[in-house]
Amino acid sequence: MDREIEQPQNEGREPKRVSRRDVLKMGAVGGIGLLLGATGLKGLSLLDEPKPASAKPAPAAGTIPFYGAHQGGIVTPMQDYVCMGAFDFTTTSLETVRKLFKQWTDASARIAAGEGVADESGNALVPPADTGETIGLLPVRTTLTFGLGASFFDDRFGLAGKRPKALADIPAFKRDELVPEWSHGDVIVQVCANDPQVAFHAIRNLARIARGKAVLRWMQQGYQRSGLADPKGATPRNLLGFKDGTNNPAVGDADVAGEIVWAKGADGAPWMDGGSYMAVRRIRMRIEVWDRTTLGEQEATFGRHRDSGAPLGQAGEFDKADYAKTGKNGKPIIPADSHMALASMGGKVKIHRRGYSYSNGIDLRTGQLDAGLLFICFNRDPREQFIPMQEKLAASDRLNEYIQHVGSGIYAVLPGVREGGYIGDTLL
Ligand SMILES: C=CC1=C(C)c2cc3[nH]c(cc4nc(cc5[nH]c(cc1n2)c(C)c5CCC(=O)O)C(CCC(=O)O)=C4C)c(C)c3C=C
Ligand SMILES: [Fe+2]
Repeated sequence: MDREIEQPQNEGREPKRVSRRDVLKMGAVGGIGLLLGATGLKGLSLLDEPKPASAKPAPAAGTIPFYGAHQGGIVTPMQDYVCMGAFDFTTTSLETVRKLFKQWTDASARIAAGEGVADESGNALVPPADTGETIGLLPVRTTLTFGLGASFFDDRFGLAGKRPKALADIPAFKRDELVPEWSHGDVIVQVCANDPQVAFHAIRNLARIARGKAVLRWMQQGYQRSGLADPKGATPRNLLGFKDGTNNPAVGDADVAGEIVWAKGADGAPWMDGGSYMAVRRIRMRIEVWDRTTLGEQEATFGRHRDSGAPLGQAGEFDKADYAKTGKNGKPIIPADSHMALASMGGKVKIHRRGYSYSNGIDLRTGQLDAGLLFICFNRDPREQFIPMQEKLAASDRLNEYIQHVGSGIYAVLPGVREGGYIGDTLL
């Protein structure tokens, strides 16, 4: 079952259930008085409810279970924030990698449940097990999604023969201006959550656990509008002002996800059964140029109306685009070089997009904003989906005048982890 379907959409805004573990945790940090003050006796009475010895504590509201057939954060309805971290191994021992993946699994399951990464010893003479910035915070639909880059399959770990063909080297696309420091990595971790501090905490603590075994190669935080600003959850807008994600495939439908997103063992790499492939592109926007561009040209660039999000020539956001329809001048109303016309690939090739806006302050060399789209997509086989699509866009997308691809990576996203198993156990 797809875990996101089980999840309420207003996590983080629901009243918190108080578990015995919460109370013990708060007591340990001297906050029990605060907790009682906030919840009153009603909160305490939860402790007195008789429970069968076998019963597990109910997950806190807004929890997306870490364990399952597929990893979370892929077909999961999007959270408001992302923190993406790519790691490189400093160890060359496969056994050490295995141990780290087991530690990361335990920590990730706890983070997804809204807990610290490990139990605290309470010993004031050693650093705390968890860095502490999420104490008292809800799980806010946190998902952690792990993937392996092509470099993981070089000669260090003896796994070259296991590299899936679908984990293809990304070709150099026309107009690429890639920066190596913002690209690739042995392992990628995508953390999504409805709170930016919760997402950051996860990457920070995974990096801390990895000390001496792996180091962060690059990290990027991203955001959409928050649930507070848009409680109805309309299609979010990108930093160019357009609704982005309208024509994403309906991956809540298992058949659609099976076709577009999930890798199959029979595709060539049995250990990838139930995994996926993630393409990540850091795409900087030439925001200052865009802001001096007319509304007509902006809309022709995407092939959609800005305010409604409707395809040009239509009224509603979800109306079908008519690429054959011509205007008075005899030309297609949706320009053939518009982003949407090209990316639609004649309806034959589809990907599942899950990107976030980013802004990193200003470029000190030019004084311009360093902002754009952390483009993220999932597909079953990038050789048939993402790569041909990006080739087409790179060649003639009208949007290219306003963007610059500066970071890139493609990753084999591992299948979900069974309880008792660990990340990557189908391969390692
Ligand atoms: C290689 C794939 C794609 C890249 C890279 C990409 C970059 C990019 N996209 C936008 C904004 C929009 N994209 C929209 C639609 C759209 N984009 C892609 C693929 C890539 N985009 C696809 C497959 C589609 C859907 C096409 C279709 O079949 O209709 C839209 C329109 C609304 C929507 O459906 O989401 C916008 C807006 C930006 C700003 C960007 C790089 C910075
Ligand atoms: Fe797009």
